[in-house]
Amino acid sequence: MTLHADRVRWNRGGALVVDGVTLTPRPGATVGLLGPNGSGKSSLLRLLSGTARPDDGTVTLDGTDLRALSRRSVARTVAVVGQHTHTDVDIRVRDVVRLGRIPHRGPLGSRPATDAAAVDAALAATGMTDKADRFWHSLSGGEQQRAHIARALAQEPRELLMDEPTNHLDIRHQLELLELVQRLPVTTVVALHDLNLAAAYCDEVVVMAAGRAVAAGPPAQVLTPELIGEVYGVRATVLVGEDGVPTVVLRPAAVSAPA
Ligand SMILES: Nc1ncnc2c1ncn2[C@@H]1O[C@H](COP(=O)(O)OP(=O)(O)OP(=O)(O)O)[C@@H](O)[C@H]1O
Repeated sequence: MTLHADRVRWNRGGALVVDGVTLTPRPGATVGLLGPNGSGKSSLLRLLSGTARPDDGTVTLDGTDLRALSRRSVARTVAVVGQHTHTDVDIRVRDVVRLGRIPHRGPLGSRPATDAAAVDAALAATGMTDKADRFWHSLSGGEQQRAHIARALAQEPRELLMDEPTNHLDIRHQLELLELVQRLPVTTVVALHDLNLAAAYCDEVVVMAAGRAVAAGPPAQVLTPELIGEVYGVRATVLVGEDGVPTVVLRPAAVSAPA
């Protein structure tokens, strides 16, 4: 069992921003959420994390409606890496990562050795060990992004929800992050703009347009020039390598309005 969205709808500010989406990630799979700006990716992630409630449809975790679960019990299983990572608080990186341990505190408090081991492992996995004692505000945008990912890993989640986690990262760290996510024994739903990263690292992709999931399946089946033209209004050529991984080559000179 895993997180499951069943025909969820969400009205925001009078507009239907998620319109009847069903999502059933396979346990352990990496699912890429694709789609143009404003297509509903972040909104769907908020419904999946339980930070927003659908107006219609349900989100369940192991068969139980998220509405029936406390924030804390959801957070023991589901970790979220959001899009905006700004904070003015004077806090050290290790303390940010340690926040990931809060949902695991029992009635008798924390378990220092277990918590420290989880924090150290998360810092190491994200290449942040040498920056653990730095102040948050002294980090670059990409380093802050990696620290947020470390915080989510310290949570030792079974489900990981990530909203454009690569947007501040240099190309090496983009690849390393998605390789890490792919290796982890977690189910991941990750919003991405880069179709080639999605093609290389996602087991499945779901393409959103105007709040709806308009296509879903393995990247090689979904990422066709026709789909890219319809959804993004961009002409593209798709080359499929010997490993079956598609590479999308965009043709920016021939842009047309999306359907
Ligand atoms: N607080 C809000 N009130 C009203 N509408 C909102 C609010 N937040 C987002 N929206 C609208 O919801 C729609 C979906 O936004 P969402 O952030 O889910 O899209 P997205 O696919 O994640 O976009 P992006 O790629 O730009 O991050 C957009 O039309 C957006 O303007």
